[in-house]
Amino acid sequence: MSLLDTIHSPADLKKMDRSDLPRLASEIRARIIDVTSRNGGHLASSLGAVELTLAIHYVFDTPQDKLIWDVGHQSYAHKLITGRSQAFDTLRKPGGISGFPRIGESPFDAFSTGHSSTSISAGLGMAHGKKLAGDPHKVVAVIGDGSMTAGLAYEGLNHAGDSRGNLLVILNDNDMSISPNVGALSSFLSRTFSARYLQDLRAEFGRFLKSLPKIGDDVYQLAKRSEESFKAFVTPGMLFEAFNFDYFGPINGHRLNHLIDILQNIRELKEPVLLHVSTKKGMGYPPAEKNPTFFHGVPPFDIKTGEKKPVSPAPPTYTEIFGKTLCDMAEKNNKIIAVTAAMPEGTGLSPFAEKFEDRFFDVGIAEQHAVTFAAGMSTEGFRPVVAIYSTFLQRAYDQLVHDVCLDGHPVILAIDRGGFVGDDGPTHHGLFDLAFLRTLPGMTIMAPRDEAQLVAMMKTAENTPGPSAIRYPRGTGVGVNVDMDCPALPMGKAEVLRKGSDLTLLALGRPVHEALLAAEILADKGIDARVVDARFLKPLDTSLLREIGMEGKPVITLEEGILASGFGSAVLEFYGDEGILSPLQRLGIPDRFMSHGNPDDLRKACGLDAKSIAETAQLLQKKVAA
Ligand SMILES: Cc1ncc(C[n+]2csc(CCOP(=O)(O)OP(=O)(O)O)c2C)c(N)n1
Ligand SMILES: CC(=O)[C@@H](O)[C@H](O)COP(=O)(O)O
Ligand SMILES: [Mg+2]
Repeated sequence: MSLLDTIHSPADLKKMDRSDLPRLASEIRARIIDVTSRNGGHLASSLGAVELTLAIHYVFDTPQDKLIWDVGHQSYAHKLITGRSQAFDTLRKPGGISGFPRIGESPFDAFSTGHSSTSISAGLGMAHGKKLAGDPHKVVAVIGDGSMTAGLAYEGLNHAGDSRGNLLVILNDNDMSISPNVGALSSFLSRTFSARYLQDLRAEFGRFLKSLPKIGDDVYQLAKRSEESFKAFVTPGMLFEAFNFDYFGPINGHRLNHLIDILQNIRELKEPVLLHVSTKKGMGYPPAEKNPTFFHGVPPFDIKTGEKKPVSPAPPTYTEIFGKTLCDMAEKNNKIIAVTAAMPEGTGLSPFAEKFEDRFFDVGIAEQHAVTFAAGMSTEGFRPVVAIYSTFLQRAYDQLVHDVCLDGHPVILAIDRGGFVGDDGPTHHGLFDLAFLRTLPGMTIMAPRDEAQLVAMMKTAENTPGPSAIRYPRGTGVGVNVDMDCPALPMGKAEVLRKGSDLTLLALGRPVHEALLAAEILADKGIDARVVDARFLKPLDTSLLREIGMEGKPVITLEEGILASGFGSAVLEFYGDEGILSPLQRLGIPDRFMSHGNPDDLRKACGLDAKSIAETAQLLQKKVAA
């Protein structure tokens, strides 16, 4: 029997002899590698946090002591030792356990995560809640160096230091975000100090102090007396101590005994403490150590070679077409710049970064800054393109309202992962963007039905004088020919793709294809459906909508986004304002969060597949006729 099989909860772990923990760590690594090789998942971060996970659970009394995993993509070992070993095979599978901590999944998941940099704020809230309730238990927040680039993390530190929360923040520093970490702070954290370097620096600093007139010598004596304060002055401790945290580290995050000893000591401190731990992303699996970016969020792979499992040939992804088109546009227009918030690979900007180094900005996990930075750039005559996942754009709503739209700055939002993303689930589905963008005055919003139209929309955005957004799905296009020389679209004009006299299917973005298929099904049943690709959510093609509405025939709107305030709502509002009484039904995402799962299944569950659309159309027609 393996050691892992004997662990049903952290209580079993605590009974183990420390000398057995390294063997358990290897078993956990093997299990994580095995399951992610079949299911895909966040492998490299989870491998890097195995010892840290064991040490925390060995020392603290979870779930009474609360443990929060920032982002949560490193929590696989935590899942394995908190009662989910049996279920681990179902990781990220439909109906299986989530790839992130979920409060509803286990009492050991103290806070649901997925988006970065929330752990310090949430942990501080818990710490103060416990204090008010007289609960002496501890709160531990584990946050990565990449996640420390977001402003939210500093808002939490600032408040924690000031309010003296009983919070332990563990900075899991592997010197990587998904790509190499960026920013001044990152180089500060990863600065290593050799004894020789420290000595030289100390001597130089001493000479400087002594050279100060009058007080210099006294200050020098004072500084010399305290070795620790000198170290704190030049090491990362300086930063965290300025936030009023007690700083420990950096320590090796793979040396279990050492980790446990340190955690046992600092467990007793009842104030804000930051423990800086150095780990290696992908630790224990050579291919992941060598290429942590590929193994950050990896598709199924061959364990022996570390190669992606072969997939049948498929059209290029929207992301690839976006990246290629942007390079093409930037070649001709030197005002185009590209901005990403720590997602150069995911958003397809890597080729741009290589070709146009000066015009590429990776700002780290800082979506709010990315948007306002782009607004600033646009005031200097540039055309910034912020390439961002739909779900992470949610972070930057006020920046869109206040910094971009209020003055109509021509910032282009290239919104990737619009719609269902699949295995990452509710934290990552891009279902709210259409609804929240539509309310912004002056914003042009487009959604392509295929990859060729994405190119045309990018050209349209380039010609648009104000802010614009193009929202496209995760994954492969539909396989149409892409013409890089295609013209821009006429502003706010929809396209009738199929004529029909009985009813209209009015779709935006990806669902256009399902609408066309549904029209075929309806034709077999003797119903003649018109199919319209709206292309623009804003401005709407009001003249075409009016024409269709005046016919008085059923209209069905289709969108892969939340129904509240989305595309269908926009059409409904327009008809309401115009006094048009056509029977209208909206199809999209209902008023609830959607779990992880196969995107096609999720679409079916929302009635967005061709068969369901055809059924809805038939029912609506019957209702109208009755
Ligand atoms: C707000 C937000 N932006 C972007 C991401 C995408 N993302 C997930 S993990 C990650 C890197 C995090 O780096 P770090 O915290 O150092 O953890 P590591 O992957 O190194 O373990 C990024 C950019 C996210 N989850 N949330
Ligand atoms: C944890 C996280 O936020 C990212 O790693 C995300 O899972 C990437 O998603 P894609 O696989 O769609 O790039
Ligand atoms: Mg990191």
